[in-house]
Amino acid sequence: MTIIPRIKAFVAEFHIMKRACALVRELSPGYLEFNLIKSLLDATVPFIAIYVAALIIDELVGDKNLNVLLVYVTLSVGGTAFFTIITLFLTKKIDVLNAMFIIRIKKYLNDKKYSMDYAMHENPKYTELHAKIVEVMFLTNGGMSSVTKLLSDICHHLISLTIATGILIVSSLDTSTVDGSFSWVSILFFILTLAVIVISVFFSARNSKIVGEKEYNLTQNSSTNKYLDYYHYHYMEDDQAGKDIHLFNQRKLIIGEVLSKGRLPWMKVLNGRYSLHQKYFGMNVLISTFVGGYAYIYVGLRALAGHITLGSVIKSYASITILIFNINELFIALSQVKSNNRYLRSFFEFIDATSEQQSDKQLRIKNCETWEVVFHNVSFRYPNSDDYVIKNVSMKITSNRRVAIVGMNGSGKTTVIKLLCGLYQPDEGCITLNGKDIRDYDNEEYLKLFNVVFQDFQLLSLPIGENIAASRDYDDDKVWKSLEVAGIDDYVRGLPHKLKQPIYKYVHAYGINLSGGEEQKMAIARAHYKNAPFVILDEPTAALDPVAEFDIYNRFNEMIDNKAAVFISHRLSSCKFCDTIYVFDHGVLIQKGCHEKLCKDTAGKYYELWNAQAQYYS
Ligand SMILES: Nc1ncnc2c1ncn2[C@@H]1O[C@H](COP(=O)(O)OP(=O)(O)OP(=O)(O)O)[C@@H](O)[C@H]1O
Repeated sequence: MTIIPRIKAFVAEFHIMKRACALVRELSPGYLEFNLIKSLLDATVPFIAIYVAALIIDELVGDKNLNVLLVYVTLSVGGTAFFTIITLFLTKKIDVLNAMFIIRIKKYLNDKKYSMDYAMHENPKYTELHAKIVEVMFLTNGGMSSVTKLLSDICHHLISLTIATGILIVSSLDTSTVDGSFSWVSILFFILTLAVIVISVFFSARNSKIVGEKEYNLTQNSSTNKYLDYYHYHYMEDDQAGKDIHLFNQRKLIIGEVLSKGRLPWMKVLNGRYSLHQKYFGMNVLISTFVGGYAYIYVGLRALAGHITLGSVIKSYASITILIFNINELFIALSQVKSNNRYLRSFFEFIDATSEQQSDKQLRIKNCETWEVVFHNVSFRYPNSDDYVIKNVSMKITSNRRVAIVGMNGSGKTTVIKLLCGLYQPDEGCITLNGKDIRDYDNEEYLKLFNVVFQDFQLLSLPIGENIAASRDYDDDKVWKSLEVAGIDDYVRGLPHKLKQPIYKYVHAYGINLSGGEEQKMAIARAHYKNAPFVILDEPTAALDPVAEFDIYNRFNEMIDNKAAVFISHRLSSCKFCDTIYVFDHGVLIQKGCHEKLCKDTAGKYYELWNAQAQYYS
């Protein structure tokens, strides 16, 4: 690479680090600054100690003045105590700020994740990116987690080598001997010292660069931590998985999986790193040893020739070794910055990902009496997939009408709901709300129109009232009404803390565990509380016993009122009462009409499904 592209590349790396530092400062004010102050102390204190030691030795060898010696010793002991206390204070402060940084960066990432469009959120490109960021940051302490340390290390090494260079230049250029005569030998040694340092710098830089590249490739080619992370920290930690782990003896399978795809390849990566460090940093150590030997000869000869005092011997020797050590470490840190910046690029790619659905949406949603959503020849395929899962679908959902969507597993029912709610956008055709393309509406406002109970709904480990209202503030009467509609009010009245009773034990030890049916009733109550103009129930009664199912279907009328309702259910008997039934097959809308009309078409899919189910109940 010629010089201009090199400079450009350096500036680009600098800008990424600068942006990362700004984020660290925003998330944990003072964290970076305290680390930098500590680096400054860590770098300067050894020199002060060496300087005072040199003064003491020169005094011992020279004038032997007890008062002066006392001052030096007091300086040395007092200084050490003072800096130790400051370092202790800084370390504690940094620990606290580090903990704050970790908590806030997790929140920052989650905020970003959940402010993305749902389509982006589910897009494998972004899920992969997010997984990699989390893996690097929280399992290997890289990416944003290592920005502060790297910057502090660089500052430490730069300060150390600046001071060491200063001391060396001053002592080497002091070409006058102790007795005042001039020596050309000193000049020669100074040039030789420079040459030794330049050679050492060259090898350190080269080796660090090689290690940086190879190390990045090693970790990049392995996604092993994902296995460790998923199985150890998610699946095995999830109480819900407990039954399956026990009953299907999954432990053995998981241990095998973790071992073969996680731990063993990860050990390979670690061993690879170890070999790299051994080989290349071993070379650096050899060079340092050589330079150390040279420093002994150089300083020793100057002392023997009477060019420098015994105190200067200590200062010069320490300066050369500190200089070489810090040059090595500086290049290692710089190569780490370069590798780490690749992770930072991924991090910022994720943070900068812009929501397509949120862009230039001006249209506000006005309250109105009746609502109508129409699918116009809609086709759709999931991101990164070639196959259409919804093909040329046209259908209508309006206020005061009940609609059912039926079909075999995988026929596209849930996908239709995701499209209806604006979680995904059609690839072909369009969906309109009251005549206007839903893409033109503000996405957040549009989402508020829908009350959905998905099959895989999630309740929170929070009090029941907060779960139902999806808020910390709620209207008690409204919550009780929603619980009554869902048929679970009596159960909640019997609980010790009523609406304040937490669900699950993840957060509260006195939280309660709910049965599948009770959870489903809670989800229905939550949907009722939201009171939106569209009610969508995806298998809303799958976990309910027949009595509860019958009971809740009777109450749905109250819940739905004059709203638009969409039911998805494999129990066709529960769809019978709908005004229109849409029948899907492999993503195609193949039939529509009321139950009676569809049953008359004896060659149709609906008749086949209805009869197949009726057989089991006859
Ligand atoms: N996030 C996704 N990414 C890629 N493909 C998906 C995704 N979600 C669903 N699919 C695929 O889309 C097709 C339709 O799925 P969908 O969940 O809409 O079917 P369904 O009719 O609701 O099924 P079921 O009755 O089993 O709930 C399936 O083949 C499924 O594999």
